[in-house]
Amino acid sequence: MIKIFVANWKMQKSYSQTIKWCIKNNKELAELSHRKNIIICPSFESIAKVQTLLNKNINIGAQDCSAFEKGAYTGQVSAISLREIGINYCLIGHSETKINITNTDNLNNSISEKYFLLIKNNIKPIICIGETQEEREKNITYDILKHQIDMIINKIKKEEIKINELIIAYEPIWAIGTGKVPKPEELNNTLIGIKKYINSILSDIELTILYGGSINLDNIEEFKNMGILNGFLLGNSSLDFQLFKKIVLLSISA
Ligand SMILES: O=C[C@H](O)COP(=O)(O)O
Repeated sequence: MIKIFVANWKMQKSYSQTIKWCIKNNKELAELSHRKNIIICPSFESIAKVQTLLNKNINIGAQDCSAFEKGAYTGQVSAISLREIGINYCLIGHSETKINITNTDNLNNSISEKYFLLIKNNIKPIICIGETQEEREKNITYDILKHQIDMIINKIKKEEIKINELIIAYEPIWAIGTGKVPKPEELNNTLIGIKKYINSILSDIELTILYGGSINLDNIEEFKNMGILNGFLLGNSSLDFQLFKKIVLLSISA
C-alpha cells in the first residue's frame, strides 16, 4: 500500500525559491499530508528554515548526513544537528552522493555509520540502493543489490541497536532523471527479491519499500497498485507543487 511520498529537491531550488515554495504551498501540502506521509527534503542551507515554515505534520528530511558524530569534517552535517532542528528522516546512500567515489565498499561502510548515527538521534534513515545501466545489462542487478544490502544490514545485525523499521528506496541509477522506468513486472520481481533477501537476514523487521527514478504523471498509474510498494521517492516531479500534488492524489485514488 502506498503511504509515503518523499520529495527530494536535490540542489534544484535556491534558498529564496525554497522559501517561496513553502510559503505558497504550506496550506495545501498540510492538507495532503493528513492523507499520506509527505517528507520534504530541501538542501542543507534551507532545511532549518523550511522546518519553521511548514506545518508540523509535514515531515522534513535531509538529503544526506555525515558518517561521523562530530569533529574536523569540513562541509559535513551531523545527525545530532539534524535532530536538534527537528529533522525526522534522512536519505543515505543516494547514488548522486556517490558520484566519483571509487571505493564503494568503504562508502557502503560509511552508510552503515550514518545509519547508526541517525537511529541514535531518532531520525529515520531511508537507505537508497540501485544498479547502474551497465550492471543491469550484465544481468547482475540482484547481486549488486544484495551486496549493497549486505554492506549495511550485516553490520546492523552485529550491533545491539534495536530497530523495528527499515526503509529501503530502490532507485535504479539508469532511471534517475532519465525518463526511463523499469517495466512494472521487472520492478515487482526486483522488489520481491529485495524483500525476500532482507527478510532472510532480519525476519522480524517492518520493511518499507520505496521506488525512485523518473516517476511522473504519465507512468504513476503503472506503479500505484503494486502491492509490495509502500511509496515513492520523487526528484523532478516534486519540484512543482501542483504536479507533486496530482501525483500524490493519483497514487492514492482507486
Ligand atoms: O531522489 C530522487 C530520485 O533520484 C529520483 O529522481 P527523479 O524523479 O528526478 O528521476
